[in-house]
Formats: sequence, structure tokens, C-alpha cells
Amino acid sequence: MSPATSDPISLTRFLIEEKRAGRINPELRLLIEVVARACKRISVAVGKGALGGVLGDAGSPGAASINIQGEAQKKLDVLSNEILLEANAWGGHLAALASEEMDHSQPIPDVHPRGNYLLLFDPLDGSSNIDVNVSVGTIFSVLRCPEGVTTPADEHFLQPGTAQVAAGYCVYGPQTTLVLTVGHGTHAFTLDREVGSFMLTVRDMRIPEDTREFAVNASNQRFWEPPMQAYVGDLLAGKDGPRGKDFNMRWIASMVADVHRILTRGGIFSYPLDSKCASKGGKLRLMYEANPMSFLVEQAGGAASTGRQRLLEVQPTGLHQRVPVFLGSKREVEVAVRYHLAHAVA
Ligand SMILES: O=P(O)(O)OC[C@H]1O[C@](O)(COP(=O)(O)O)[C@@H](O)[C@@H]1O
Ligand SMILES: [Mg+2]
Ligand SMILES: [Mg+2]
Repeated sequence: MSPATSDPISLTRFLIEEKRAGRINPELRLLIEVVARACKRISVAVGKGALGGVLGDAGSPGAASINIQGEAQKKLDVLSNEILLEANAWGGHLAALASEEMDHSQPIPDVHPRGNYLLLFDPLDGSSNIDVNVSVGTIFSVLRCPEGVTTPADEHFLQPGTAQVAAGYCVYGPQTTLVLTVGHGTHAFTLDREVGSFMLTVRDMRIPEDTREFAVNASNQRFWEPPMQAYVGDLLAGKDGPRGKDFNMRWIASMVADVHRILTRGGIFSYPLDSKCASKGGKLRLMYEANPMSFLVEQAGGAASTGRQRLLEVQPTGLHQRVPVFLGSKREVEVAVRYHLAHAVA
């Protein structure tokens, strides 16, 4: 586990240092501050739960509100999306934004000065855990707006994960923690609720290269491809099996919380292709779940793959495209990939 920072500085101070070091410009600094402020507001709403009337499904009884993913939206999916839209509406640092909860991207209205960045977000990750008081979060990714594009559209967002200039998530659990990269390491900031500031608590998170902990929704086992069956079968065989060591399992079903555990103490997270989601290409979304998490993990010394390709090198073809995901402790991801590469795609 990476050592806690003895003398925490605020997120604002950290970003000023990054700007002075020439690692970010004032516009990106402002964008990150705006997203962090929105996450504070979402944290308050999540924390209120039933008291704030934010639990349960959006839409009216018998008329669920369905998003482009074909999923029934929760009230907090909609509220978190609105909070992020409102916070970014004035533009200045952004040219356009896109969200899990919106069919298409949205350019900043041209009554405002437009910035040079594109923002993608999963406003509320772990929706199935909202009503049962389990950690949820927000995930975001930042890309540059292509030169000369004044009114960005969906196709301008279709850049590989390697083109990200920043990524992060905020996990709303016992603590509210923002984890961020601008391409120079991955750092964690804990919200000091009394002061209302994110404070740097872990600088340069490092993921151990090896692990004895895996995270997967094992109830999907019968739908997995043969290499995944073999890989998890050998994990479960433990020290008497080909892996020669025992593994423990965890599955929170909030990607932010599972990935935060892995950034903190190691492990491998996987949502593989299975025959249930094969027609969609996977379960998790490339642009605002897999890519930002992969950037954070790689910046912390881990690895991220589709099982057959470095995840950050996937060329996107759609805003809501889905991909298989394997990420976490470097050597364990390499093992999982070996199982998949050894098995030709049917
Ligand atoms: O319900 P399952 O199959 O365990 O899937 C859980 C996964 O789905 C997600 O909830 C999908 O994200 P959203 O909640 O943003 O739709 C991930 O956070 C999580 O890893
Ligand atoms: Mg999600
Ligand atoms: Mg979501």
C-alpha cells in the first residue's frame, strides 16, 4: 500500500504545482476543479439517501426512464448527470461533453466562450448499489478537441485512450475520495468534509505487480469463453492447481469501488466477454469507464487489457461502445491475457 501523505495539500494547491511544472495548462486545471466541485455536490446528494429523496428509480411508477444503454435510470443517475451538466455549462474550459446518460455528445452553447477540451463521464457508477448503501462513484475522462473543430460532435470524441490528457473517479463511500491522473502518476485526494476541500492523501499510488485477489461476477461463469473458464478455474484451484497459490475473491459490483481497492492494495478486476453481452461487445463502456480506469491503473504501474489488446489502444467506433476489461496488478493481467491469446477466437 502506498504511504499516506504526511502533510496533505489541497487539490487546488496540487494543480497549481502541476501547472507551474508545465504538466497542465490553466484551462485543464480549471476543468478538473469544476469536475471536483460537481463531485462534492453529488457526494452530498448520495450521503442524504432517502432523506434527500434520491433513492429509487427515475421516471414514474410503471413508466421507468430508460437510457441509451437500455437500462432503467435511477434518480441519482439523472441527478448526478444534471449536476455535472450544470457545473460545466458555462464552458470556458470545454468545447463539448458526453455522458453515459445522454444519447449524444453536447457542444457547449456558443453563447459561451468554448474551450479546447472534451469531457466524458459516467455520472453515477455502480447504480445497482445506490439503494443498498454500498459505495458508488463518478468516472471522467478528458480529451483534446481536434484542431479547427468549432462545434464538436460524437465522432470527435472517438479517440483512443492513449489520447486522454486527464482521467479520474470519485468514490462515494465511508470517505469521498477523488483519484486523478494528468499523465504523471495517479494520486488520491480525500474530501475534508469540515473544510469542504479535497486533500492529497496518497501521492503516486503504486499497484503491486503480483496479487492473490481477483474480482469478477462469478455468476456469469457459464456464459464465459473457454479461456476465461480456464483462467478462473485455475485461480479457484489455488495452491494445489497450476497457479501454485491460493486466491481470494471480491466483487462489489461498483467498478469505482473495485478499482479503488485494486489501486490501494492490488488485485485484478475483470468484466470479460460472455455470451450474454457478446452482441454488445462486452458490459462496460470504453469511453467513460474502461479508458479512464485504464489510464489511472497504468499510471500507477498496473496494466489494462481487453484480454487480447492493450485497452488504451482500442480505436473507438461509438460513444457508448462496450469492451471486455481486465485491469490491475501488471503480472496478473499478463497471465489472464496469456490464457486468452493461447485460445484462438472462435
Ligand atoms: O451487475 P454486475 O453484472 O455485477 O455488473 C456490475 C458492473 O456494472 C456497473 O454497475 C456498470 O456501471 P453503471 O452502474 O454506471 O451502469 C459497474 O460499476 C460494475 O462493475
Ligand atoms: Mg458505470
Ligand atoms: Mg453509470
